[in-house]
Amino acid sequence: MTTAAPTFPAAASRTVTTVRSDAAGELLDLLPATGGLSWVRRGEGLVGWGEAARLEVTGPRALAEAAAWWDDHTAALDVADELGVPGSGPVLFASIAFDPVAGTSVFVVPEVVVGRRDGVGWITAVGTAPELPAPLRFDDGPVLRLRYADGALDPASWCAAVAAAVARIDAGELAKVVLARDLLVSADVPLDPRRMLRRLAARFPDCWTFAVDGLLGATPELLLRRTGRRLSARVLAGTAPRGAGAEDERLARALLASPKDRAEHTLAVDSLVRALEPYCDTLDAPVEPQLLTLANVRHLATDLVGTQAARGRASGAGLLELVGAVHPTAAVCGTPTPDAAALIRELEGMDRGRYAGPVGWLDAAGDGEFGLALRCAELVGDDGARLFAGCGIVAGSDPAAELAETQSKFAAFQAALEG
Ligand SMILES: C=C(O[C@@H]1C=C(C(=O)O)C=C[C@H]1O)C(=O)O
Repeated sequence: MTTAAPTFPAAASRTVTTVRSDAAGELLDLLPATGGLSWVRRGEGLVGWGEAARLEVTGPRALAEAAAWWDDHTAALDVADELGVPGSGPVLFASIAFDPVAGTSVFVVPEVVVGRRDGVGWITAVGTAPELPAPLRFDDGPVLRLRYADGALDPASWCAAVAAAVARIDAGELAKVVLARDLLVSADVPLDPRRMLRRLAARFPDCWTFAVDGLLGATPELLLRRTGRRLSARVLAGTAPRGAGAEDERLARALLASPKDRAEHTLAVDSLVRALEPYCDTLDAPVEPQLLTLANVRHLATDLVGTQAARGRASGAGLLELVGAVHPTAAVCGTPTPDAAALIRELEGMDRGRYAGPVGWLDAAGDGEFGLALRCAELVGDDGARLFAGCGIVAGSDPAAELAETQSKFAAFQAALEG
């Protein structure tokens, strides 16, 4: 079921041109004040603006409809692409609902995309490539007065939900469930998304700084990247706080050695492997997780690499089909998936919307990158936002520690708001 009529470009705007263009400075500084799109890490990636086409879709065939729409859209284009690298030529930005059957997923084809990959820059535009805009001169901006309010559940009620989940796990109903909560914020002046994105990128260089249709964040988790037949992913699960001095090192060692966190992590890796394996000729995951150290928290991380099947039905699967097959992993839902999804609906008391859903981009050749929309906020009006944070709950999870983990995770976006 399509919730909003898709818009297609007029005949006059069916030409798409990519030319090499080495923009100086940060890609994020090129974004307009509102409506900017981004997928940027360590100064490389894509930013976009304007809307050449848009699709909002919901229902059991949401991702299949979006894939067919993108195929139709790109088939009708007249493309002149002098680079021919992943992300050059026509690009689709996507932010998919956590539950694509019930929630609305948004797909946007920008009018202009500026990209950078391995030090090479380009600009893609509908019609002929325009001049690059003058970069924003980034400053700290005004000091905001922010008011925070509980979202769906206050902290005590959320802890009670975590305790209820642990009881259900102890009763043998399921092995893991990811419970999230939301935090509402309003400012005394309009928020500038560019400033927030710039701060996220500066503080979280190992994360992908994303913006699609008012959902902004910096995610450390890569759900799936496709480059030709090569597939890769970074699975996270198992989190520890950062500490001061020697305490930080102690916390890091304790995370690597924690049976609870290792078990939680293994469930997340296994869920991705099980879902992706049928599409692959090879799929390799290291036995031992690594530590991923961010400014606010530390995670257990596993990087997977695979090769998409060269023959058979799986060889023809596009990136959106693959994303639909692997989402939701146990990093954001739980194990077994249907039981965890039902428990989330029962206990969380909120609509996740696009939080914890796949977010990223796709090009006309089928290459692209999708992260999970974590450490993020959904803008509400021009001066408000709804922040999200969640934690994997397994046997032995302590509600107070999980609440503290959500606070550490909220802190990522709060720092971007507060400057
Ligand atoms: C659900 C979130 O994060 C996920 C849960 C994690 C955990 O419980 O250890 C770690 C990384 C993410 O896979 C979130 O940040 O909101």
